[in-house]
Formats: sequence, C-alpha cells, structure tokens
Amino acid sequence: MLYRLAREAFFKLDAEKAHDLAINNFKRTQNTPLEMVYRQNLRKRPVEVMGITFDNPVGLAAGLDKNGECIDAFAAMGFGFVEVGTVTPRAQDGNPKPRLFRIKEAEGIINRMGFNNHGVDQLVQNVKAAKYQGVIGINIGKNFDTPVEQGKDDYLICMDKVYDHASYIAVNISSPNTPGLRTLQYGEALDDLLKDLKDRQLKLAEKYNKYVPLTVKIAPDLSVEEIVQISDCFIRHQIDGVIATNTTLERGMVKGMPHAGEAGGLSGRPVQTLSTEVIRMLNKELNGAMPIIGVGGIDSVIAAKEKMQAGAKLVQVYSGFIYHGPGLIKNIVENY
Ligand SMILES: Cc1cc2nc3c(=O)[nH]c(=O)nc-3n(C[C@H](O)[C@H](O)[C@H](O)COP(=O)(O)O)c2cc1C
Repeated sequence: MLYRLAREAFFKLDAEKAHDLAINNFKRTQNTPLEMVYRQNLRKRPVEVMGITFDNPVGLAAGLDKNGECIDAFAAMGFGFVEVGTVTPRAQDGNPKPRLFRIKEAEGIINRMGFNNHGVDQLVQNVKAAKYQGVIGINIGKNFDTPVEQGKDDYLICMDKVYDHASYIAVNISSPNTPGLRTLQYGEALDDLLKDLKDRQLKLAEKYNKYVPLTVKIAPDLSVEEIVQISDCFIRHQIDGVIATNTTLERGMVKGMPHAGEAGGLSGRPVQTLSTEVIRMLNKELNGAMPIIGVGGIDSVIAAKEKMQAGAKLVQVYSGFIYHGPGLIKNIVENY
C-alpha cells in the first residue's frame, strides 16, 4: 500500500530523476530510525552456493546501486545478497540524458545508461563503509574509452581493487550500452579474457588467503550455438558461476508502446521468458558444473520459481523492484 503511493509520486517524475531521488533517500535514511519505512525483517532461508552462505536466494541485481551507496538500505529490505556496480576503473558520466525510460504498459524499462559510475576506488570506500555483514557481489566493467582489445586490462584493474572486499565478483561482458563490450562473449576474445581473469583470481586468492568466486554475466540475445560455446568455455576455465541474463536488444514484446523505439537494453516483464529460456539451455549445457544466478523479469513468486525450475540456484531482481517495491522481495522469500 505504502509502496503503491510512493510509486505513484515517483512515476510522475522523469525516470532517472526518480531513481536519483530514491537513491538519495536510501542513502540518507539507512542505518537511522527512518529505515523502518522500508525495513523488512524476513526469516532466514539460507542457501549455500559457490561455497558462500546466502541468507536467502533473492538478490538485488547490478545497476541499481552502481556505486554501492545504499547497501545497508537494500539489506534492510530483506535481500539475501546485494550486487553493486557495474563499476569501471575510472569514474565516467555515461551516455547523454535522457537514457532511462519506463514502458509502463509492459512493466518494462529501457536503459542506455552506459556505466555511469564514480569509479572503482569510490565504490571500494563505500563497500568498506557499509555495516551489512552479508553477501556483496561486485560487478566490474570497462571504461567506454578503453578500446575493447584492451578491455581485459580494465577488468584486471577492477579485480585487483575489489577482490578483498567482494563476496563474489561479477564480470559484466553483456551490457548493450558500451560499444563492443558484448563481443567479449564470443570465441577467442572470451577464451583469452577468462584465462587471464582466472589466473589473476588464483594469484589474488593466494595473496589474500581467501577464494572469492568469479562469475560472468551474459546477455539474453544468444543463439543456441553461442550458449553451447560459452558454456564450454566457462567449464574449461572453471568459472564459479554464471549470471543470466542482462537486458535484451529485442523489442518484439513491446512493439508499438511508448518509448519502445528507444535505443538500449530492455528489462522487466518483456525479458522474462527469453531469460528463462537462456537459463534452461545453460543448465542443460553446464550440467551442474557451476551454479546459475537467474535474473530477468522476475516480478512474482511464480516468476522466481520458473527461474529456479529452469536451473537457477539464486535469483536477482531489478525492474520488478521498481514496479512492485520491497514487498516483492518479502513475497518471494516467504513463498518460493
Ligand atoms: C537502469 C538499469 C541499469 C542497469 N545497469 C546494469 C549494470 O550496470 N550492470 C549490469 O550488469 N546490469 C545492469 N542492468 C541489468 C540488470 O542487472 C538485470 O540484469 C536486467 O535488468 C534484467 O533484470 P530485471 O528484468 O529484473 O530488471 C541494469 C538494468 C537497468 C534497468
């Protein structure tokens, strides 16, 4: 009820203004008595994945808290884990505005933010300042002006800096809003990237005397052959987990609706089935070799269950949270 009223007010604002306002409010109120407005003390439903114990299997997807400024607020809402980022080595503004659009009729969102973030050093400061003792994933990317051939260096820079502060690391090679980024999902480029990231992970594990799992986030816009190849590559390089999926370039589900023609990645209900199908295919190919974190259009208990039945061990939510608020988390955690 409370969220429905808040949503009405927020949805009158431009989408990015509403986002910034919400983030600022969470920043101001977290760890104060005012957090009772959104706090939900959910019973624990622990799951163990990648050697980590999660309080429950429902996480915040990357991109909502890009700089890790509101980790304690999201933890208070009852998320079982919080993924922050995508963060890049250097701070960058992202694409020109407007770059965030609601497709209300379909409960979808189109974004072409372009990794706007304050840089990895600031993110690490924020993660260190958080009081939350649970699972924090740190999602890393490359700066837009780093040539894609040198993209690997950006991931390695970020990895070095976040390793000691992350419960797991998510390598984002699937955003459609950084030109060339998705080419890292294929063939030799993927092989080469994963080889070096895996080598660095093992070196860092020795240095810090702890093993931080390495996951890779993939797009929903992949053919069956591409999923077969990607799975094979992930298994060969002993990647610890795969996050499926990011936003889609498909527009079939929102054709004719306002803003449907905007460039960027589409998320929310319109990507739900596509992402579940990718998870199902991945699950078949990976055959238990590593866990899948399912994300894409989860807006109900049933949608979360579908992802799990398709093979996901954990799920994440972004757009569903915008449309349904913290109550969605409670509902899924209590009823999945
Ligand atoms: C505005 C916006 C920004 C996003 N930014 C990122 C990002 O920085 N890194 C990332 O890996 N995914 C990002 N995503 C993708 C989400 O994490 C998620 O994979 C996708 O939206 C599908 O889930 P959903 O349907 O629950 O939103 C973003 C999504 C949205 C809507």
